[in-house]
Amino acid sequence: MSPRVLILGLGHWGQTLAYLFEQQGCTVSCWGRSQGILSADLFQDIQLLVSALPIKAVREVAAQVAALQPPLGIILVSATKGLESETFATAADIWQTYCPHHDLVVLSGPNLASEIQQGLPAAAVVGGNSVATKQVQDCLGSTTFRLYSNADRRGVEMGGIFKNVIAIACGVNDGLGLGVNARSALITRGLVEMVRVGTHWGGQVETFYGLSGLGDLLATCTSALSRNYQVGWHLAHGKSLSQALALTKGTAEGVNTARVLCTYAQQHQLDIPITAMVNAVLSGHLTPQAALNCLLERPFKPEIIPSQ
Ligand SMILES: NC(=O)C1=CN([C@@H]2O[C@H](COP(=O)(O)OP(=O)(O)OC[C@H]3O[C@@H](n4cnc5c(N)ncnc54)[C@H](O)[C@@H]3O)[C@@H](O)[C@H]2O)C=CC1
Ligand SMILES: O=C(CO)COP(=O)(O)O
Repeated sequence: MSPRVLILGLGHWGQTLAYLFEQQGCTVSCWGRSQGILSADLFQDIQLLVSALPIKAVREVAAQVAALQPPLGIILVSATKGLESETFATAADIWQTYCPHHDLVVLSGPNLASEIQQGLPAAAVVGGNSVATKQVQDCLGSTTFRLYSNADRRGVEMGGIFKNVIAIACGVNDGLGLGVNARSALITRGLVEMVRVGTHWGGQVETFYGLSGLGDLLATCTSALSRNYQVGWHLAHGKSLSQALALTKGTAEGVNTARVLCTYAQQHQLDIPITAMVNAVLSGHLTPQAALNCLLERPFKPEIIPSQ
């Protein structure tokens, strides 16, 4: 019998994942909020419960799921790349709280939905225990969607969360016409910030040099398909944040993530200058040009690349 999958969240990514699972012969059902509250019959005979929700919706939906007591054999797959505002929780943290006895896997990587919907090849990584990640690889992996596994679930998730902020910075860079050299510096130094915060958060250094960290940075920091990049681009063209968001179709998680990361970094005395400047521009405290000047006027320092 073909594996049965339930997808929560019918946005761009949820629909794309539905397409990928169907391509692999899975029987897919989907739930979006327009269908009202969840019901227990949706969980019948499913092997994978895939959450492709924006972070702001995860807690509400996870609470609904938990109340319906889905069978314990179901593997939860979280594809959200965001941080909850007040709690600093990742989507996996939230699912873990509500469904502590289910296997939980995080899916992340350079996966611009529009390219995948065109059938173009991509790779991603599933973070979690080896039995659960193998099952997801078997159901979802293919010759066009190559899936790696990684036991460092926290690192896999943090890479996908952090890169959104740097994608905004690169959108600003390109919108100001600052060139490829400057963008390359932002990606490289943004990766250092990602490692600094991500390891503090419990991820392993080497994970950030993989698909969910460096891989997704390269995709979203260099492509106008990225909503986060688009937000930065519009800000560089003089738009306010609300105008930039109105011009961007879909969720740009980096806007909220930048603010949450700055609060976290301040509390833990972590230096994340690019993220801080992105946040200053998003909150209207600095113009893109002023933020650029702040970054360039910082004192010279050794290039320290975290390796362990
Ligand atoms: N689009 C992409 O290429 C990728 C997106 N992601 C991540 O997947 C997540 C979702 O992104 P997209 O699907 O692109 O966003 P989207 O903006 O296209 O869709 C979001 C969906 O969530 C629904 N939603 C909002 N609030 C809700 C609530 N309270 N309850 C239920 N549903 C609610 C909306 O109706 C909408 O269908 C984000 O965390 C994003 O970072 C991850 C990989 C690739
Ligand atoms: O995460 C993504 C690709 O891997 C999608 O990026 P955006 O949310 O910036 O569109």
